[in-house]
Amino acid sequence: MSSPAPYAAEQRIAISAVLKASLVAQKVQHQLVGSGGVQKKDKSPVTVGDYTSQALVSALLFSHFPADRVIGEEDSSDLRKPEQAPVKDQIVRLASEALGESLALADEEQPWAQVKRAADGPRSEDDWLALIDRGNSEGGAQGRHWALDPIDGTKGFLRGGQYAVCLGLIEDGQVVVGVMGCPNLPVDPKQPDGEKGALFVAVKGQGAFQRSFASPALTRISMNSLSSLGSASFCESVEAGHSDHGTNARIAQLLGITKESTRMDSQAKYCSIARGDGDIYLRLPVSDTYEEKVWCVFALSVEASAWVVQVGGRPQQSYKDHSSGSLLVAEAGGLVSDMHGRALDFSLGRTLRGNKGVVAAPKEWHAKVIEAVQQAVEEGKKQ
Ligand SMILES: Nc1ncnc2c1ncn2[C@@H]1O[C@H](COP(=O)(O)O)[C@@H](OP(=O)(O)O)[C@H]1O
Ligand SMILES: [Mg+2]
Ligand SMILES: [Mg+2]
Ligand SMILES: [Mg+2]
Repeated sequence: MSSPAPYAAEQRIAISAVLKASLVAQKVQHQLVGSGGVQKKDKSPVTVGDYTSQALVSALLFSHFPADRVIGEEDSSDLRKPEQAPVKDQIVRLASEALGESLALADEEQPWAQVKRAADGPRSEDDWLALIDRGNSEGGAQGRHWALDPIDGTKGFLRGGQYAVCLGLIEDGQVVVGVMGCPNLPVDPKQPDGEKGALFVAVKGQGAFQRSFASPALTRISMNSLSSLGSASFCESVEAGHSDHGTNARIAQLLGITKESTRMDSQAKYCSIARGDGDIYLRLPVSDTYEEKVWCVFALSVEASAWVVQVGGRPQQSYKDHSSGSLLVAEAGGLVSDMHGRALDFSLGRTLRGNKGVVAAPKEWHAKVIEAVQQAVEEGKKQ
Protein backbone atom coordinates (compact mmCIF):
# COMPACT_ATOMS: atom_id res chain seq x y z
CA MET A 1 0.00 0.00 0.00
CA SER A 2 1.37 3.44 -0.88
CA SER A 3 1.84 5.84 2.02
CA PRO A 4 -0.34 8.99 2.14
CA ALA A 5 1.08 12.23 0.67
CA PRO A 6 2.92 14.42 3.19
CA TYR A 7 0.54 16.59 5.24
CA ALA A 8 -2.54 14.70 3.97
CA ALA A 9 -4.17 14.71 7.44
CA GLU A 10 -3.33 18.38 8.04
CA GLN A 11 -4.74 19.32 4.64
CA ARG A 12 -7.98 17.40 5.29
CA ILE A 13 -8.60 18.91 8.71
CA ALA A 14 -7.64 22.40 7.53
CA ILE A 15 -10.13 22.14 4.64
CA SER A 16 -12.91 21.01 6.99
CA ALA A 17 -12.16 23.77 9.49
CA VAL A 18 -11.92 26.55 6.89
CA LEU A 19 -15.08 25.37 5.16
CA LYS A 20 -16.97 25.26 8.45
CA ALA A 21 -15.81 28.77 9.39
CA SER A 22 -16.50 30.13 5.89
CA LEU A 23 -20.08 28.85 5.97
CA VAL A 24 -20.71 30.56 9.32
CA ALA A 25 -19.17 33.80 8.00
CA GLN A 26 -21.38 33.58 4.92
CA LYS A 27 -24.42 33.07 7.16
CA VAL A 28 -23.75 36.13 9.34
CA GLN A 29 -22.38 38.54 6.74
CA HIS A 30 -25.78 39.82 5.60
CA GLN A 31 -26.72 40.74 9.20
CA LEU A 32 -23.53 42.71 9.63
CA VAL A 33 -23.17 44.62 6.36
CA GLY A 34 -23.34 48.33 7.08
CA SER A 35 -22.61 47.93 10.80
CA GLY A 36 -19.23 48.94 12.19
CA GLY A 37 -18.41 45.79 14.14
CA VAL A 38 -16.61 46.22 17.45
CA GLN A 39 -13.59 48.52 17.43
CA LYS A 40 -10.31 47.02 18.69
CA LYS A 41 -7.57 48.92 20.51
CA ASP A 42 -5.79 49.54 17.20
CA LYS A 43 -9.11 51.02 15.86
CA SER A 44 -9.59 48.18 13.38
CA PRO A 45 -12.96 46.39 13.35
CA VAL A 46 -13.75 42.89 14.59
CA THR A 47 -17.12 41.12 14.34
CA VAL A 48 -19.09 38.13 15.57
CA GLY A 49 -17.91 36.48 12.33
CA ASP A 50 -14.20 36.88 13.16
CA TYR A 51 -14.58 35.51 16.71
CA THR A 52 -16.83 32.59 15.75
CA SER A 53 -14.50 31.61 12.93
CA GLN A 54 -11.47 31.67 15.24
CA ALA A 55 -13.30 29.63 17.92
CA LEU A 56 -14.39 26.95 15.43
CA VAL A 57 -11.07 26.54 13.66
CA SER A 58 -9.27 26.48 16.99
CA ALA A 59 -11.66 23.78 18.30
CA LEU A 60 -11.00 21.51 15.33
CA LEU A 61 -7.24 22.03 15.43
CA PHE A 62 -7.19 21.30 19.16
CA SER A 63 -9.18 18.09 18.66
CA HIS A 64 -6.88 16.77 15.95
CA PHE A 65 -3.48 18.30 16.68
CA PRO A 66 -3.54 19.11 20.41
CA ALA A 67 0.21 19.70 20.59
CA ASP A 68 0.25 22.30 17.78
CA ARG A 69 0.26 26.00 18.63
CA VAL A 70 -2.01 28.58 16.96
CA ILE A 71 -1.11 32.14 15.98
CA GLY A 72 -4.57 33.65 15.66
CA GLU A 73 -5.45 37.28 15.11
CA GLU A 74 -8.19 37.62 17.74
CA ASP A 75 -8.35 37.20 21.52
CA SER A 76 -11.25 37.22 23.97
CA SER A 77 -10.27 40.24 26.12
CA ASP A 78 -12.93 42.60 24.70
CA LEU A 79 -15.56 39.83 24.78
CA ARG A 80 -15.12 39.46 28.53
CA LYS A 81 -16.36 43.04 29.12
CA PRO A 82 -19.96 43.18 30.43
CA GLU A 83 -21.14 45.41 27.56
CA GLN A 84 -20.08 42.73 25.03
CA ALA A 85 -22.24 40.02 26.65
CA PRO A 86 -24.76 39.94 23.73
CA VAL A 87 -21.91 39.53 21.22
CA LYS A 88 -20.40 36.76 23.34
CA ASP A 89 -23.76 34.94 23.56
CA GLN A 90 -24.14 35.08 19.80
CA ILE A 91 -20.65 33.63 19.26
CA VAL A 92 -21.28 30.76 21.68
CA ARG A 93 -24.60 29.95 19.96
CA LEU A 94 -23.23 30.17 16.41
CA ALA A 95 -20.11 28.15 17.18
CA SER A 96 -22.02 25.43 19.05
CA GLU A 97 -24.58 25.13 16.23
CA ALA A 98 -21.90 25.04 13.55
CA LEU A 99 -19.92 22.35 15.32
CA GLY A 100 -23.01 20.16 15.49
CA GLU A 101 -24.05 20.67 11.84
CA SER A 102 -22.89 18.51 8.98
CA LEU A 103 -21.12 20.11 6.08
CA ALA A 104 -22.73 20.11 2.63
CA LEU A 105 -23.74 16.57 1.65
CA ALA A 106 -20.86 16.10 -0.76
CA ASP A 107 -18.45 16.58 2.10
CA GLU A 108 -19.87 13.68 4.04
CA GLU A 109 -17.57 11.50 1.95
CA GLN A 110 -14.73 13.41 3.51
CA PRO A 111 -13.73 12.34 6.99
CA TRP A 112 -15.90 15.13 8.34
CA ALA A 113 -17.89 12.63 10.33
CA GLN A 114 -14.71 11.77 12.24
CA VAL A 115 -13.82 15.43 12.59
CA LYS A 116 -17.22 16.03 14.10
CA ARG A 117 -17.04 13.09 16.50
CA ALA A 118 -13.74 14.29 17.83
CA ALA A 119 -14.86 17.85 18.30
CA ASP A 120 -18.54 17.93 19.12
CA GLY A 121 -18.56 17.43 22.86
CA PRO A 122 -20.59 20.07 24.68
CA ARG A 123 -18.64 23.26 25.28
CA SER A 124 -19.33 25.95 27.85
CA GLU A 125 -18.98 29.68 27.29
CA ASP A 126 -15.61 29.53 29.06
CA ASP A 127 -14.48 26.70 26.76
CA TRP A 128 -15.22 28.82 23.67
CA LEU A 129 -13.40 31.86 25.06
CA ALA A 130 -10.43 29.63 25.93
CA LEU A 131 -10.44 28.22 22.38
CA ILE A 132 -10.30 31.75 20.97
CA ASP A 133 -7.35 32.43 23.29
CA ARG A 134 -5.50 29.32 22.09
CA GLY A 135 -4.51 31.63 19.22
CA ASN A 136 -1.98 33.32 21.49
CA SER A 137 1.19 31.64 20.22
CA GLU A 138 4.14 33.93 19.70
CA GLY A 139 5.31 31.79 16.74
CA GLY A 140 9.00 31.49 16.01
CA ALA A 141 11.52 29.37 14.15
CA GLN A 142 10.82 26.07 15.88
CA GLY A 143 7.88 23.72 15.96
CA ARG A 144 4.42 23.67 14.39
CA HIS A 145 2.30 26.82 14.41
CA TRP A 146 -1.02 27.25 12.63
CA ALA A 147 -1.39 30.87 11.43
CA LEU A 148 -5.06 31.80 11.48
CA ASP A 149 -6.74 34.88 10.09
CA PRO A 150 -10.35 34.01 10.98
CA ILE A 151 -11.66 36.75 8.69
CA ASP A 152 -9.14 38.57 6.59
CA GLY A 153 -10.55 41.74 5.07
CA THR A 154 -12.99 42.51 7.91
CA LYS A 155 -13.60 45.93 6.35
CA GLY A 156 -14.56 44.18 3.09
CA PHE A 157 -16.75 41.77 5.06
CA LEU A 158 -18.60 44.74 6.58
CA ARG A 159 -18.98 46.37 3.15
CA GLY A 160 -20.43 43.24 1.57
CA GLY A 161 -17.19 42.77 -0.41
CA GLN A 162 -14.47 40.11 -0.54
CA TYR A 163 -13.05 38.47 2.57
CA ALA A 164 -11.26 35.21 3.33
CA VAL A 165 -10.80 32.66 6.10
CA CYS A 166 -7.06 31.92 6.03
CA LEU A 167 -5.27 29.04 7.72
CA GLY A 168 -1.68 28.00 7.17
CA LEU A 169 0.66 25.58 8.91
CA ILE A 170 4.15 26.93 9.59
CA GLU A 171 6.64 24.19 10.47
CA ASP A 172 10.09 25.26 11.69
CA GLY A 173 9.54 28.68 10.09
CA GLN A 174 8.38 27.36 6.68
CA VAL A 175 4.81 27.51 5.42
CA VAL A 176 3.89 23.95 4.43
CA VAL A 177 0.08 23.93 4.15
CA GLY A 178 -2.27 26.78 3.26
CA VAL A 179 -6.05 26.77 2.94
CA MET A 180 -8.22 29.79 2.21
CA GLY A 181 -11.99 30.05 1.98
CA CYS A 182 -13.41 32.95 -0.07
CA PRO A 183 -17.20 32.95 0.36
CA ASN A 184 -17.82 35.79 -2.11
CA LEU A 185 -15.40 34.76 -4.84
CA PRO A 186 -17.06 33.19 -7.92
CA VAL A 187 -16.09 29.55 -8.43
CA ASP A 188 -15.65 30.27 -12.14
CA PRO A 189 -14.09 33.70 -12.78
CA LYS A 190 -15.66 33.68 -16.25
CA GLN A 191 -19.10 33.59 -14.58
CA PRO A 192 -18.90 36.43 -12.04
CA ASP A 193 -22.61 36.14 -11.29
CA GLY A 194 -22.54 32.36 -10.99
CA GLU A 195 -21.91 30.12 -7.96
CA LYS A 196 -19.97 31.85 -5.16
CA GLY A 197 -17.75 30.22 -2.54
CA ALA A 198 -14.27 29.09 -3.60
CA LEU A 199 -11.76 27.26 -1.42
CA PHE A 200 -8.02 27.23 -2.21
CA VAL A 201 -5.49 24.65 -1.07
CA ALA A 202 -1.73 24.40 -1.33
CA VAL A 203 0.73 21.96 0.20
CA LYS A 204 4.40 22.67 -0.19
CA GLY A 205 5.74 20.90 -3.27
CA GLN A 206 2.32 19.49 -4.23
CA GLY A 207 0.80 22.35 -6.27
CA ALA A 208 -2.14 24.70 -5.84
CA PHE A 209 -5.80 23.68 -6.13
CA GLN A 210 -9.28 25.11 -5.87
CA ARG A 211 -12.67 23.62 -5.15
CA SER A 212 -16.18 24.95 -4.62
CA PHE A 213 -17.75 25.00 -1.16
CA ALA A 214 -20.37 22.55 -2.43
CA SER A 215 -18.16 19.82 -3.93
CA PRO A 216 -14.96 18.24 -2.58
CA ALA A 217 -13.38 17.78 -6.05
CA LEU A 218 -10.07 19.66 -6.30
CA THR A 219 -8.99 21.32 -9.57
CA ARG A 220 -5.36 22.26 -10.13
CA ILE A 221 -4.78 25.99 -10.70
CA SER A 222 -1.80 27.93 -12.03
CA MET A 223 -0.83 31.47 -12.75
CA ASN A 224 -1.07 32.92 -16.27
CA SER A 225 1.97 32.67 -18.45
CA LEU A 226 2.68 36.23 -19.53
CA SER A 227 4.42 37.11 -22.79
CA SER A 228 5.13 40.65 -21.60
CA LEU A 229 4.58 42.74 -18.48
CA GLY A 230 2.69 45.34 -20.52
CA SER A 231 -0.18 42.87 -20.92
CA ALA A 232 -0.33 42.12 -17.17
CA SER A 233 -3.05 43.20 -14.81
CA PHE A 234 -2.46 43.91 -11.15
CA CYS A 235 -4.51 43.96 -7.98
CA GLU A 236 -4.28 45.93 -4.75
CA SER A 237 -6.27 46.64 -1.56
CA VAL A 238 -9.50 48.58 -1.65
CA GLU A 239 -8.34 50.42 1.47
CA ALA A 240 -5.85 53.21 0.66
CA GLY A 241 -4.79 53.04 4.32
CA HIS A 242 -3.49 49.44 3.84
CA SER A 243 -1.50 49.84 0.63
CA ASP A 244 -0.09 52.87 -1.18
CA HIS A 245 -2.28 53.28 -4.28
CA GLY A 246 -0.14 56.14 -5.66
CA THR A 247 3.11 54.14 -5.59
CA ASN A 248 1.32 51.07 -6.94
CA ALA A 249 0.09 53.15 -9.91
CA ARG A 250 3.59 54.47 -10.62
CA ILE A 251 5.01 50.91 -10.55
CA ALA A 252 2.38 49.81 -13.05
CA GLN A 253 3.24 52.76 -15.28
CA LEU A 254 6.96 51.90 -15.17
CA LEU A 255 6.10 48.32 -16.19
CA GLY A 256 4.01 49.53 -19.15
CA ILE A 257 0.79 48.18 -17.62
CA THR A 258 -2.17 50.02 -19.11
CA LYS A 259 -5.08 48.17 -17.49
CA GLU A 260 -6.73 49.73 -14.45
CA SER A 261 -5.93 47.98 -11.18
CA THR A 262 -8.42 45.54 -9.68
CA ARG A 263 -9.18 46.62 -6.11
CA MET A 264 -10.19 43.78 -3.87
CA ASP A 265 -10.23 43.26 -0.11
CA SER A 266 -8.37 40.47 1.67
CA GLN A 267 -6.09 37.64 0.67
CA ALA A 268 -8.62 36.73 -2.01
CA LYS A 269 -6.11 38.71 -4.12
CA TYR A 270 -3.60 35.87 -3.74
CA CYS A 271 -6.26 33.38 -4.81
CA SER A 272 -7.27 35.45 -7.76
CA ILE A 273 -3.74 35.72 -9.21
CA ALA A 274 -2.99 32.07 -8.34
CA ARG A 275 -5.75 30.98 -10.71
CA GLY A 276 -4.97 33.53 -13.42
CA ASP A 277 -7.73 36.13 -12.93
CA GLY A 278 -4.89 38.66 -12.65
CA ASP A 279 -1.10 38.54 -12.62
CA ILE A 280 0.53 40.76 -10.00
CA TYR A 281 -0.33 41.73 -6.41
CA LEU A 282 1.22 44.93 -5.07
CA ARG A 283 1.08 45.80 -1.36
CA LEU A 284 3.36 48.78 -0.82
CA PRO A 285 3.38 50.04 2.77
CA VAL A 286 1.68 53.29 3.66
CA SER A 287 3.48 53.62 6.97
CA ASP A 288 7.12 53.08 7.96
CA THR A 289 6.19 51.34 11.19
CA TYR A 290 3.49 48.85 10.13
CA GLU A 291 4.57 45.18 10.15
CA GLU A 292 2.57 42.68 8.08
CA LYS A 293 1.06 39.82 10.06
CA VAL A 294 2.17 36.22 9.55
CA TRP A 295 -1.38 35.01 9.18
CA CYS A 296 -1.72 37.17 6.08
CA VAL A 297 1.08 36.03 3.87
CA PHE A 298 2.01 32.48 3.99
CA ALA A 299 0.01 30.68 1.39
CA LEU A 300 1.60 32.51 -1.50
CA SER A 301 5.16 31.73 -0.62
CA VAL A 302 5.04 28.01 -1.05
CA GLU A 303 5.61 26.93 -4.66
CA ALA A 304 2.62 27.32 -6.84
CA SER A 305 3.53 30.88 -7.41
CA ALA A 306 0.06 31.20 -6.12
CA TRP A 307 -0.35 32.38 -2.62
CA VAL A 308 0.76 34.82 0.04
CA VAL A 309 -0.54 34.73 3.57
CA GLN A 310 -1.26 37.57 5.84
CA VAL A 311 -0.89 37.23 9.52
CA GLY A 312 -2.09 39.47 12.26
CA GLY A 313 -3.83 42.59 13.27
CA ARG A 314 -1.43 44.14 15.75
CA PRO A 315 0.25 47.47 15.19
CA GLN A 316 2.89 45.66 13.17
CA GLN A 317 2.40 43.52 10.10
CA SER A 318 2.21 39.91 11.14
CA TYR A 319 2.38 36.77 9.16
CA LYS A 320 -1.05 35.32 9.66
CA ASP A 321 -2.03 37.90 7.07
CA HIS A 322 0.23 36.25 4.52
CA SER A 323 1.12 32.67 5.30
CA SER A 324 -1.61 30.82 3.39
CA GLY A 325 -1.59 33.26 0.48
CA SER A 326 2.13 33.23 -0.11
CA LEU A 327 2.21 29.44 -0.24
CA LEU A 328 -0.72 29.37 -2.64
CA VAL A 329 0.95 31.74 -5.07
CA ALA A 330 4.23 29.89 -4.84
CA GLU A 331 2.50 26.58 -5.56
CA ALA A 332 0.70 28.16 -8.52
CA GLY A 333 3.95 29.25 -10.17
CA GLY A 334 4.53 32.67 -8.68
CA LEU A 335 6.98 34.26 -6.36
CA VAL A 336 6.05 36.24 -3.28
CA SER A 337 8.55 38.56 -1.64
CA ASP A 338 8.65 41.85 0.17
CA MET A 339 9.12 45.17 -1.67
CA HIS A 340 12.91 44.71 -1.63
CA GLY A 341 12.70 41.23 -3.20
CA ARG A 342 13.50 39.51 0.11
CA ALA A 343 11.79 36.21 0.94
CA LEU A 344 9.04 36.54 3.53
CA ASP A 345 10.36 35.32 6.86
CA PHE A 346 7.69 33.52 8.85
CA SER A 347 10.04 32.51 11.65
CA LEU A 348 10.24 35.82 13.55
CA GLY A 349 7.07 35.70 15.62
CA ARG A 350 3.60 37.08 15.02
CA THR A 351 4.67 39.63 12.46
CA LEU A 352 6.83 39.74 9.34
CA ARG A 353 9.09 42.21 11.05
CA GLY A 354 12.04 41.36 8.79
CA ASN A 355 10.07 42.41 5.70
CA LYS A 356 8.36 45.48 4.23
CA GLY A 357 5.32 45.27 1.97
CA VAL A 358 4.42 42.35 -0.29
CA VAL A 359 4.93 41.81 -4.03
CA ALA A 360 3.55 38.69 -5.74
CA ALA A 361 4.24 38.10 -9.43
CA PRO A 362 4.93 35.31 -11.94
CA LYS A 363 8.38 33.84 -11.18
CA GLU A 364 9.98 34.88 -14.45
CA TRP A 365 8.82 38.51 -14.16
CA HIS A 366 9.29 39.01 -10.45
CA ALA A 367 12.77 40.59 -10.66
CA LYS A 368 11.57 43.17 -13.20
CA VAL A 369 8.62 44.07 -10.97
CA ILE A 370 10.98 44.57 -8.00
CA GLU A 371 13.18 46.89 -10.12
CA ALA A 372 10.13 49.04 -10.87
CA VAL A 373 9.13 48.98 -7.18
CA GLN A 374 12.59 50.26 -6.18
CA GLN A 375 12.51 53.02 -8.80
CA ALA A 376 9.02 54.16 -7.80
CA VAL A 377 9.99 54.23 -4.12
CA GLU A 378 13.19 56.24 -4.84
CA GLU A 379 11.17 58.76 -6.90
CA GLY A 380 8.69 59.04 -4.03
CA LYS A 381 11.48 59.93 -1.57
CA LYS A 382 12.65 62.81 -3.81
CA GLN A 383 9.22 64.40 -3.96
N1 LIG B 1 -1.82 50.26 8.05
C1 LIG B 1 -1.91 49.06 7.50
N2 LIG B 1 -1.05 48.68 6.51
C2 LIG B 1 -1.14 47.47 5.94
N3 LIG B 1 -2.07 46.54 6.28
C3 LIG B 1 -2.95 46.87 7.25
C4 LIG B 1 -2.93 48.13 7.90
N4 LIG B 1 -3.93 48.15 8.82
C5 LIG B 1 -4.54 46.95 8.75
N5 LIG B 1 -3.95 46.17 7.82
C6 LIG B 1 -4.22 44.79 7.45
O1 LIG B 1 -4.89 44.74 6.21
C7 LIG B 1 -5.66 43.56 6.23
C8 LIG B 1 -6.69 43.62 5.13
O2 LIG B 1 -5.99 43.59 3.92
P1 LIG B 1 -6.60 44.15 2.57
O3 LIG B 1 -6.36 45.62 2.53
O4 LIG B 1 -5.77 43.40 1.55
O5 LIG B 1 -8.04 43.80 2.56
C9 LIG B 1 -6.22 43.54 7.61
O6 LIG B 1 -6.52 42.23 7.97
P2 LIG B 1 -7.85 41.95 8.86
O7 LIG B 1 -9.04 42.35 8.07
O8 LIG B 1 -7.71 40.46 9.05
O9 LIG B 1 -7.66 42.71 10.14
C10 LIG B 1 -5.06 44.09 8.48
O10 LIG B 1 -4.26 43.06 9.02
MG1 LIG C 1 -8.61 39.22 10.31
MG1 LIG D 1 -5.90 39.97 7.99
MG1 LIG E 1 -8.38 42.47 11.85
